[in-house]
Amino acid sequence: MKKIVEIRNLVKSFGKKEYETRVLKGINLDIQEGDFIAIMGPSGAGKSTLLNMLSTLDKPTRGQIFLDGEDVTKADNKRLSVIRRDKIGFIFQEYNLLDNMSLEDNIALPLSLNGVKSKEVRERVKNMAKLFGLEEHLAKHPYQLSGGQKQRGASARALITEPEIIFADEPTGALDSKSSRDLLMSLKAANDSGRATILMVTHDAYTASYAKQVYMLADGQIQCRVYNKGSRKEFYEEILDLLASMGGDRE
Ligand SMILES: Nc1ncnc2c1ncn2[C@@H]1O[C@H](COP(=O)(O)OP(=O)(O)OP(=O)(O)O)[C@@H](O)[C@H]1O
Repeated sequence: MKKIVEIRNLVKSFGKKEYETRVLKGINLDIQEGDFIAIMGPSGAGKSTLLNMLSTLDKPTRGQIFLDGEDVTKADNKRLSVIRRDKIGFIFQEYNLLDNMSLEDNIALPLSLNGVKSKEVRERVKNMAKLFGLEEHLAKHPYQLSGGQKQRGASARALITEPEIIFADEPTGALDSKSSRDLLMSLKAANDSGRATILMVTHDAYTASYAKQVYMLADGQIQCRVYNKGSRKEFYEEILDLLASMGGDRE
């Protein structure tokens, strides 16, 4: 299996001298092709901070992040924008679709910006729309779509360039339970079919149970890792028990 991301001794502090807070205290983590990892942990544990470093939106205080063998902590801004365009797909809690474009054009946007021919663009958008159950909605504008449809659209847009890795920040945070399930089943299908390696941050045990691996971040370190052994329901129970043992509430 190809190693896509390698994190070595990642440290992130905010503030200076006596005001310094060390949020990440030496994280080591590998992400292999085909992984579907959920990062969980208490509020303030540093999940968003870690995701910001990984997605190259912020620089670490110390340590290295290799993406496809390249140390992104050393890349200049020009190189970083190429890395973000070609290698990374983002899914945010808020969908970030453009309201003045149809869903089809929104999903197609990263390809159109990269100069892909329109026939190929249409074909690839059609395939993605199928994966995310959006075929009937392609002509609509985002304001005509439900939150769940918008998030599936944003996910289709993130996957359309076939990035090395997808980073998702609370992708179900704004969705009801049915829409969350639809989105997660589509992401799982994309992962199962080898079309997406995913790292997502979530508070929610149900959301995390669709991943293959769950890593618990607390006190600036990855405290433990659990793996789905086959049954999503059993994995969900295991995650809830783990959260309870770490001092959270078992809902
Ligand atoms: N730019 C910043 N300047 C100073 N402190 C920061 C900054 N960004 C984050 N922090 C601090 O770092 C810690 C971790 O924040 P982070 O947002 O990564 O946590 P989180 O695990 O994502 O939390 P939540 O689950 O509540 O979103 C917090 O104590 C936060 O106050």
